Amino acid sequence: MPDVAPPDIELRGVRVEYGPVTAVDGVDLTVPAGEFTVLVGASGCGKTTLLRTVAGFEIATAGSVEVRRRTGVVFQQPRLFPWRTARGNVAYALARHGVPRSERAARADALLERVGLAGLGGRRSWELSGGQQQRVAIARALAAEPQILLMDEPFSALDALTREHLQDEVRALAADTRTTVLFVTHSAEEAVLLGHRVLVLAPAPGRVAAEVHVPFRDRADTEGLRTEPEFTALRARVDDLVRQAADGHATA
Ligand SMILES: Nc1ncnc2c1ncn2[C@@H]1O[C@H](COP(=O)(O)OP(=O)(O)OP(=O)(O)O)[C@@H](O)[C@H]1O
Repeated sequence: MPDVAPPDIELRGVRVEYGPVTAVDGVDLTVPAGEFTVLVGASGCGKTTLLRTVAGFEIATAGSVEVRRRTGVVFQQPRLFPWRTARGNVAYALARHGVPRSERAARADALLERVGLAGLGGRRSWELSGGQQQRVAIARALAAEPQILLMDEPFSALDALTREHLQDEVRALAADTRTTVLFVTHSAEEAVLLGHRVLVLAPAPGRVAAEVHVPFRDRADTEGLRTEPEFTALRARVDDLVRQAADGHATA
């Protein structure tokens, strides 16, 4: 038997409650190393709760949660320290990761360059666009050299064009660095563009209703992909599944 590495993320029978509200229940989720998994679903179906549980911010009241490698988190809002520069925000994360002071500025600049912000390290958040701020937030998450990146609707507050650029860049970044990604969105298009696998959640309580594999995910060229028939058909299918799950018709 060949050695098979255990999955990076393994949830079994997970339930999370907020007081009387059961946010998610009976969730099994396995994410192997290097896979890009997307959680999609209507509002309130427990996407954020699941991501926060994987991040360790929520505790499951039933079931088991195993996260086997280091995680970094990117939220919907960049949440930068406004009094620090872009470089300072990333340097702060490097400091928390134990990087010596003398190395932080250069390492921060290298990370900012990696997210397309070369030369902008001296700017404060009000001098950056929303997309640029979110790039800083990604660079900050990368500072801890995560093997698993948890992303909660990171592009939903951005305009369409900026969102497309960042989607393409995160797709490439994850592939280049072989980072495992668990990504939350309510956009079927974003799910099909980014994920190797898309899990559709149903609400009340949140649970996995359907799983969709994305056959063209490892294609290097994403140019024109969004308008190709294979892509638009799968996007429409995921859209249907999200609607059915929200109406209580889909089953795993
Ligand atoms: N702190 C909280 N206290 C009480 N109930 C909560 C809390 N956070 C979430 N919930 C409830 O848990 C359920 C799942 O919420 P969650 O935010 O995980 O859903 P979501 O799919 O991420 O929604 P959205 O797409 O709107 O962000 C919802 O019914 C929500 O009202």
